[in-house]
Amino acid sequence: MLIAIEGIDGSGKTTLANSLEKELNNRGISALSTHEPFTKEITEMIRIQGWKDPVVLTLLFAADRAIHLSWISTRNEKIIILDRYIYSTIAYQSTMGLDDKWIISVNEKFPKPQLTILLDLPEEIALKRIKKNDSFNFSEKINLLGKIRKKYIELSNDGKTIILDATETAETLTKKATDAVLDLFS
Ligand SMILES: Nc1ncnc2c1ncn2[C@@H]1O[C@H](COP(=O)(O)OP(=O)(O)O)[C@@H](O)[C@H]1O
Ligand SMILES: Cc1cn([C@H]2C[C@H](O)[C@@H](COP(=O)(O)OP(=O)(O)O)O2)c(=O)[nH]c1=O
Repeated sequence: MLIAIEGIDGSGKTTLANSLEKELNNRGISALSTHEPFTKEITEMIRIQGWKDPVVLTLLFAADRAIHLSWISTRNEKIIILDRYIYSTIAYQSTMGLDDKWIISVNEKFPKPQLTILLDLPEEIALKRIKKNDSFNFSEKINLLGKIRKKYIELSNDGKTIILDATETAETLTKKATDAVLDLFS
């Protein structure tokens, strides 16, 4: 089962992915959290390319995702928690001027998550949380966070996404996310 956690930089995805993994394992449900970009090599290529060409970024993130998914296919956990997935590519690269439809077509061979958890956060709060040494902290990207946030909310109307208020405490978010996952099993 794939569960994707999405949101702008600093929205608390990695924190929630780790706490949700721990909570599920404590309840006897084997879970593993993993992050995109996944491969060191493609992460490095993205860093070298910079935040300029959305076609290059879309294809690099898709290639990284294909490798990530083949690695996931070797795992035995019941639940894989994806810290970023396809909606990251649509939200980030469409706000760089690319057509959603093309980005969706590039990713169409990849499995859809059974649940997406969107951590919604005002960009002004995200900017305070983002660590200065964050990877890919390109100014071109930081200026887009407000548009990216709006795009994520648009994408969430898919019947399989829950939006959580990312200004709530990490404990509250973990509880809400855990409840949503357990609902999938009931
Ligand atoms: N619910 C929360 N409330 C306040 N701060 C948070 C919360 N979740 C995470 N943080 C803090 O915000 C920063 C970004 O968290 P992180 O999980 O790395 O976000 P992301 O993976 O979305 O970039 C970190 O300093 C983290 O400690
Ligand atoms: C997976 C993915 C990430 N990104 C962006 C989002 C982040 O700004 C950056 C990933 O760097 P990272 O440091 O992992 O950011 P975060 O901690 O917020 O996940 O790459 C895309 O633009 N497209 C994608 O498909």
